Amino acid sequence: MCGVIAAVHASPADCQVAADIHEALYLLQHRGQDACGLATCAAGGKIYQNKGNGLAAKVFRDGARISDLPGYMGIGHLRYPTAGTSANAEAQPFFANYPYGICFAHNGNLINAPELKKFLDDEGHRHINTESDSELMMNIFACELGVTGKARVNSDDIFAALGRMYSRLQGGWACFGIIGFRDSYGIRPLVMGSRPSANGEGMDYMMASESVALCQLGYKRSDIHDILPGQAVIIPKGLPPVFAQVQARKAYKPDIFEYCYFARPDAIIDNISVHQSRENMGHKLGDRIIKVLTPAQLKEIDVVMPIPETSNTSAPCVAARLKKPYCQGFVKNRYVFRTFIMPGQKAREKGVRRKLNAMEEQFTGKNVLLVDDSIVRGTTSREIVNMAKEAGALKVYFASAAPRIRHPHIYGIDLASPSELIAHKRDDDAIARHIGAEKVIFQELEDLKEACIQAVIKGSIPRKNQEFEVGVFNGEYVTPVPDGYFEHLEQIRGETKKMKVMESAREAVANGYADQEEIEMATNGVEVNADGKVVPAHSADSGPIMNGNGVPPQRTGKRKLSGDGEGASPRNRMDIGLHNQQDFEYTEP
Ligand SMILES: O=P(O)(O)OC[C@H]1O[C@H](OP(=O)(O)OP(=O)(O)O)[C@H](O)[C@@H]1O
Ligand SMILES: NC(=O)CC[C@H](N)C(=O)O
Ligand SMILES: [Mg+2]
Repeated sequence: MCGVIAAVHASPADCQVAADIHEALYLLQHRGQDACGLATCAAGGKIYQNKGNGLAAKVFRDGARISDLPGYMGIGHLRYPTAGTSANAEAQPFFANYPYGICFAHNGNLINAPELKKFLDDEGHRHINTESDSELMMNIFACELGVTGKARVNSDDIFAALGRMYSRLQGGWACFGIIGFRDSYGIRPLVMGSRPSANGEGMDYMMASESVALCQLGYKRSDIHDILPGQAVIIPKGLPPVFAQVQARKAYKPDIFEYCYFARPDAIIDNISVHQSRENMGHKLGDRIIKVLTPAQLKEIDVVMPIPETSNTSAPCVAARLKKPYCQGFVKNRYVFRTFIMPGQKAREKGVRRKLNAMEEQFTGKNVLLVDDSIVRGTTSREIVNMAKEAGALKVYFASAAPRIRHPHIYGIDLASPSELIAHKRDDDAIARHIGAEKVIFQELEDLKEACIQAVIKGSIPRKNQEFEVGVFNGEYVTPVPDGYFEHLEQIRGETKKMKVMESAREAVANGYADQEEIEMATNGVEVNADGKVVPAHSADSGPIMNGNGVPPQRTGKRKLSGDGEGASPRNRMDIGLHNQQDFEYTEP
């Protein structure tokens, strides 16, 4: 799940748009930690861009590079990859020179990438430089825009090109440039707002994945609206936005996982308050716990605790429903970010310990009920149950405000492959054993939906028969899924996983905190063993592996990173962490 941002200031003489987008990158950082980027366009059509791997603070060196990005309109992106690799070259925005010059940022995932690639090769004759689905999407749009053959296109041409593009794509998306558009099922979120410009000469406009980015920049809540499914908007220079329905709405089913985990609690998505939905999830989970546990088990729970940070909203409501004391037994290190979206299992495991610390006095001699927003791979829950016991807890019950996640996410959140999901082919008792808890209790899907429906903000009319995209929970997806897609997904995510693990091992080596296993991984590469675990390449039984780039890994005892030598391809060099930030300037011909 990525974060996208776009802004257009009223006056082309305004050179400050990068400052707003930069600010918004920090506000949406939780949506993607792998890479980020910002592209601006100044009067005269000159495009400026800076992007690279890492958090916004790293890529923009705490804002130092913002002055290099003049312009009155621009787009920003925070990446959490769902397709391709985490290579620097796949950081967004992307840029296509032909036709007209297009900068492109995408939140979502396309599920018919091979078909699109074939079309671009056979008919579009376009070179695709990366494995990113977003690059494919931009080129499809560029092809459809090129069909007009005009020197300059108008809004109708753009909307028509988008309409043709929609009929080629399958998946979820929300993008802009400064065109914003959203998939025809409304899976991925996108809002737009307006505010009077600083010099009072007109209106500024902004779009983003979450309303919080706009609210913090002086856009009023009442002036922020959702882009609707299948709707597109163009913000022309100095003029009010023009809207069009580029493809008929097929459904209005926002991704329910935004409410469970992904979005910030202060976001409002499709008129539903994320904060309120999480409180409701807590109440309903409390009711469920009362049904599932025996009176004796309920009685022995001494205290309810959240697993910071996302469950901080729902856990107190569970405690209230159970009429039990509530306490924050884990202290969160504010300098460690979301661990779930870290690349590599090892980094995630370390991340949990680094991020959360159990306060012994809150656990010693107690039976605790831990509440998390969701259990995906079980990395957090397993570590946390261990930590609670190490801190002196007698019994640990574990409750999840989201239902069991048994299926892959295919619209823009790379949750995990099915085999990695803890609830895949395991019942609740097996899950409890796996994480070391007395018992595990999950929210039911119908209750989760109700929790979101009941969180419609005051003053807005609840949509009749509100539905959601819930494929991760029940395997029923809102779009048709091409045959063989899941097998393809398993294969590409396996490859991506290997590359991500190597990258994080290399990062650990570069930063001097690698352990022996990471040094092995960085040196020799990784492979997946018979249990589906990513391990150092030489430790599994199988024969030599390619390191993901078609190059056999180094097997000498020397600590030499693969690709770091003579004859290494540029791609190899990129993968070993020699990531230059990409800057370029483009002038309208
Ligand atoms: O079962 P798992 O694979 O461990 O995934 C689930 C966990 O990951 C997320 O936490 P994360 O640390 O990413 O973010 P948070 O600080 O917002 O809770 C989520 O809130 C769960 O705690
Ligand atoms: N999470 C997202 O929205 C990712 C966008 C795009 N599919 C990528 O992998 O870069
Ligand atoms: Mg968490």
